Amino acid sequence: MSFTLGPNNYGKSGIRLVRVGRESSRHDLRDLTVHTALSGDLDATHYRGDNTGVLPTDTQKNTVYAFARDGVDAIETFAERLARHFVDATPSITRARVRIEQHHWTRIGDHSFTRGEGGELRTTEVAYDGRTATTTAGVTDLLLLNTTDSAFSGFLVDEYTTLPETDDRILATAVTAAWDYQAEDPDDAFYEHAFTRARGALLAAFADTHSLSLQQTLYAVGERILKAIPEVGEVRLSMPNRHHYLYDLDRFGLDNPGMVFQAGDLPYGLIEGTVRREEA
Ligand SMILES: O=c1[nH]c(=O)c2[nH]c(=O)[nH]c2[nH]1
Repeated sequence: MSFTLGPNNYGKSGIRLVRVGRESSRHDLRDLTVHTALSGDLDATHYRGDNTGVLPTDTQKNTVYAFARDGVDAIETFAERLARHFVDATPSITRARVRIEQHHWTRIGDHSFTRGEGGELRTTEVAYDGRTATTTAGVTDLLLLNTTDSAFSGFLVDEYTTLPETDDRILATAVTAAWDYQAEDPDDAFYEHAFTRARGALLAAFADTHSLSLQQTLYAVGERILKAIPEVGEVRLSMPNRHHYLYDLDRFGLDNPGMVFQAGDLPYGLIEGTVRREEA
């Protein structure tokens, strides 16, 4: 029998980096989690334990902190700087993927911040192969809820179907979205502006779509982001259906006109899809 090594990568996951910008008395705060993943000519370490081509994951972590000394502006440009460095400075490494999650703090003073509940993260992932860098941006765990304007009816019914049709329900989700950028020489200002517009388009589409299904809402969200940002070619969306069950108050002689719900946990529906710009 013979065996061979398949695709592989290695890196440091969960590098927690907090950077304070002290350019003025109004401090800037960046709170990031960085993940690195490198691949290349690494047969020797896997087959024989020859580590001459291995840039330690500990070094990758140190590089993240050292690069942060120069400044962290848009997470997209910071991730690209790191990805380019790992490939360009390391002969054995031909491909780097750097993912960053940004934790959001709201300013409450010149040097004071608060972090709300919810856990929404801004994300980026940059892949660099020594020639081109591809950049995606997005969000995870963006919590959204509509108290009405959501229905689900007309679905397939078979011998196992018990779900009643509804013309008014709570629609709640925790959006994970990622979109690519195809921009000429994007800079920090481009990434900040594009992210703000994409997030705004996402929120607006969720709020003002009369939803006949979460699938339809997903498509509306993707389409709105594509309309808002010409440099985006594709939006990938993952939207769990955080079910809310109308509680049966009949048993207590009470009516329940869409007011009292039990928030569900597991299992949950998971609606995922990609919305693309059609080639001209
Ligand atoms: O928006 C929905 N889409 C579904 O596919 C589905 N299935 C289900 O049970 N409830 C819902 N809601």
